[in-house]
Amino acid sequence: MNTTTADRTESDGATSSTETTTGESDERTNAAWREYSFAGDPVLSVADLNVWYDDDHALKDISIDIPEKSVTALIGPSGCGKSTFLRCLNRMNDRIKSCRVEGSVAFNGQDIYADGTNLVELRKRIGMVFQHPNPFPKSIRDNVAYAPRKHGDLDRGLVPRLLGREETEKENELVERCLRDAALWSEVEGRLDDNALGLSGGQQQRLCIARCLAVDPEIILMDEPASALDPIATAKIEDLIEDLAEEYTVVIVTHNMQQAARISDQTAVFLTGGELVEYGDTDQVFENPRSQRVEDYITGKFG
Ligand SMILES: Nc1ncnc2c1ncn2[C@@H]1O[C@H](COP(=O)(O)OP(=O)(O)OP(=O)(O)O)[C@@H](O)[C@H]1O
Repeated sequence: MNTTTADRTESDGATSSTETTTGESDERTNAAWREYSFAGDPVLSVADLNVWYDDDHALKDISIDIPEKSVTALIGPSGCGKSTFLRCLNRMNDRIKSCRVEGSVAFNGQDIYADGTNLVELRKRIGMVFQHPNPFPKSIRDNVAYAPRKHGDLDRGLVPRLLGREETEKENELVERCLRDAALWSEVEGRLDDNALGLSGGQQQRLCIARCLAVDPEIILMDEPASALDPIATAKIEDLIEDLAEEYTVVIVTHNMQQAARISDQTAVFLTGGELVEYGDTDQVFENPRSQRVEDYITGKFG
């Protein structure tokens, strides 16, 4: 069993001055959740993370370890900082001018905020899938093969017709493997050269997952990947996420608490003000939350 980063955090500013929705002090909220430990290794260790957008303090003193090859759900009311936190995990926030990040995020022990971090390499290892599927307006095959061609993981070229036979076979294998792993192969195998924009929303989202898998990531960050999809497409994505967690670490933001309860192994609950209020095994968080505020949120008293 591991001791989480959170164990090593002494202060519990998230809870010391908390009040429930009824205004009583949150007696059940204490430092206990910080002793959460899990089997296996943490692949990400977040320590003392603070984020500002200009003067707006969006995340406050977040310390959390995320275990490998599992699904970690981030839940909480709108505006509590879930997406901000997710974007910190592969430095997507760097793209937002007003955003300032302090603290550390260690990926396999290396701080991704250290000087000299190669962001292209980082985002290959820690990929991202967004709320709205965003395939390129290219063929299904090109969507999957685009990044490996660009990064030179396939020996050559952005121009597929110039590939030699060996390279073409390698590319075909890669495309098929990624589409199979994204549970899309059987639906598209006969039309790999069709434009990806002709796929349904759910298929497009699974294509985006296949595209993410093509650069061989270790972690997949997902920001509400099913919120724009119908229930059948959502169920397919949920099944896929559970399968992916056998090989990859998945961190997912979701508004849908039932979804978090169904598919995640761990759940982190953020509440308004950018505090991480509870983190633990999903069953524990939903069935026996330590924090009164989290219980209020989960039972729909606010949020
Ligand atoms: N690009 C940005 N510029 C300025 N402020 C931002 C930016 N992105 C987020 N914020 C602010 O940071 C806080 C956290 O936002 P964030 O989107 O991370 O929350 P969230 O929990 O993911 O919300 P939602 O569930 O509604 O997507 C909010 O106050 C939001 O207004």
